Amino acid sequence: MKITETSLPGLLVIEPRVFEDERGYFFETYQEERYKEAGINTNFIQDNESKSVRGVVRGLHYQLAPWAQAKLVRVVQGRVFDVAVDLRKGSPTFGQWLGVELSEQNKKQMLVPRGFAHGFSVLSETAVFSYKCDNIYDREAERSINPNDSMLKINWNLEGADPIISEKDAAAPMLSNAEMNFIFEK
Ligand SMILES: Cc1cn([C@H]2C[C@H](O)[C@@H](COP(=O)(O)OP(=O)(O)O[C@H]3O[C@H](C)C(=O)[C@H](O)[C@H]3O)O2)c(=O)[nH]c1=O
Repeated sequence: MKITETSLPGLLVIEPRVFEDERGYFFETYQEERYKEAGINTNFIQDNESKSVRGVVRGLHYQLAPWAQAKLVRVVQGRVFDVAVDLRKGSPTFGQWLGVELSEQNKKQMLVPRGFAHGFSVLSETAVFSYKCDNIYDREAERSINPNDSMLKINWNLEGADPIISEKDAAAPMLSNAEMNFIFEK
């Protein structure tokens, strides 16, 4: 397993060890002891899965404390451009975002710490997205940032596809206008 730190402290890219043979492939998508040995001491308690069609942009979402979630995200089928935004108060990279292509082919995972907003765009005909969370979903604590935020200027790499965004996300505030009380302690 290879772990790569990114320019946003705590945001990691993980490349699991994949076993391939004439039948196909096998890999452990998560293994508590190995991930803890690598410094990922997150206690995941919920697994999620979503399927989306080309052009879909889900997010940017986060949950207010004490319901903030760390996520271990990956793609089971297809290709996505996965984006995390640092919202941690006092972080040297506060307000910065980073995107990584996660796919069925590269089998890369991203560890998104608490205090980040998260979202992704779908680059393939369909994409099945699977992720672990270390806190439950709390509808009242959930907040969104507009995926077209004028300050973040995220390029979702839609490769010409028309964006498909939920009503909730299309109506989400821009980061500059969002409730500043979502600022997380680092
Ligand atoms: C996230 C979540 C949602 N729901 C229900 C709430 C809605 O009735 C329905 C669809 O929810 P939503 O449109 O918020 O789904 P996404 O747009 O995929 O949300 C996710 O998008 C980005 C990529 C994220 O990182 C978050 O994990 C998550 O917010 O599932 C649940 O019952 N449990 C959950 O944990």
